[in-house]
Amino acid sequence: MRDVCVIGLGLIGGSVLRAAAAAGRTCWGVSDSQTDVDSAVADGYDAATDLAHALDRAAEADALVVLAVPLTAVDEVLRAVGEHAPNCLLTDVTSVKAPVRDAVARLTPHTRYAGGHPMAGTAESGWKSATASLFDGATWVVCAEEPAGDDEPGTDLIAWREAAALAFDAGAHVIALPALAHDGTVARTSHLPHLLAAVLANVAAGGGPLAAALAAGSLRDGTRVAGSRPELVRAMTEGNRGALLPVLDEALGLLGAARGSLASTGGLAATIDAGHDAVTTLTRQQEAPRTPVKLDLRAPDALDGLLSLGERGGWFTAIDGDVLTGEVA
Ligand SMILES: O=C(O)C(=O)C[C@]1(C(=O)O)C=C[C@@H](O)C=C1
Repeated sequence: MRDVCVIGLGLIGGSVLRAAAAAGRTCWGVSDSQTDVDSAVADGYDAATDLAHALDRAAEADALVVLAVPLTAVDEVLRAVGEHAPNCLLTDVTSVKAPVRDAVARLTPHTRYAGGHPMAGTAESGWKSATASLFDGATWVVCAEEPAGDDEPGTDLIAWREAAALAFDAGAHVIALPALAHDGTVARTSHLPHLLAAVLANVAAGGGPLAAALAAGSLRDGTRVAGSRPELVRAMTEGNRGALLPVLDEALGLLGAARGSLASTGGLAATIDAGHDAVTTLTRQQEAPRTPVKLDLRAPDALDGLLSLGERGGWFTAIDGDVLTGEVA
């Protein structure tokens, strides 16, 4: 089992460190937050604030380095990776993938990198809210890219395998996607919901103490993530601007149509019926029976196999040596 060095000990990084340790790996964490480091050490984990030392140790142990810092801190940390562990195996857990992929190519071109994104979280933050079970049953994207040109290799499959193995250790299943496909999809499923939650919370709070007294399940479910740390939500939504803008236009178009129809005919059937059908379809897709698949990462067409399965929403649940097992609907 490969050693793991986790940079950033907040909710996600802390949960990765806990899960890796629970799986029996040697792992250490580093954070610029003395509070998170003190809490991790008090809980019995190997953690410190010295990034250079943590990376030197990673280089020596040929460890997997996991970047779990906010998007806004990625460049600075990558510069340190380039200095102290320039050839390391690298993954990350940030919620936007194309900018991180490009920053890695620019700042640490010799690392063996496969970007990652576990689709799990809570509105809490910091080491204190991290748990080893946060990713249990979650989907964890591990990015894979076709070669960009004749001298531009595609994703390093050793890095992909190591990032996937970490996700499996955390109880997640892994889907392989190109960074842009990931960013376009999470704009719909994560970043728009965060923005709408903020809008909804604002509108509800406009109703004052009476709104607070009457608010029940629907408002609670719709606004839960509005309580997340604002700088993290800003980093992921603003960091995915290119993909979020057209999705926001789509949402505004639907809201505009609903408003127009309510004002002119008094009816909301088109919007509400379509929403009901859409949620039924999403649930049916999530619950569709799946058939088992196997993929050998040593096969010459392994990258194509990963990508064609990912495109269809198929995922992997385990790895044995280089052989992945998974399922697809
Ligand atoms: O459940 C939550 O609290 C989350 O916000 C988790 C959530 C999301 O579903 O949008 C948010 C950001 C992560 O990058 C992945 C998942």
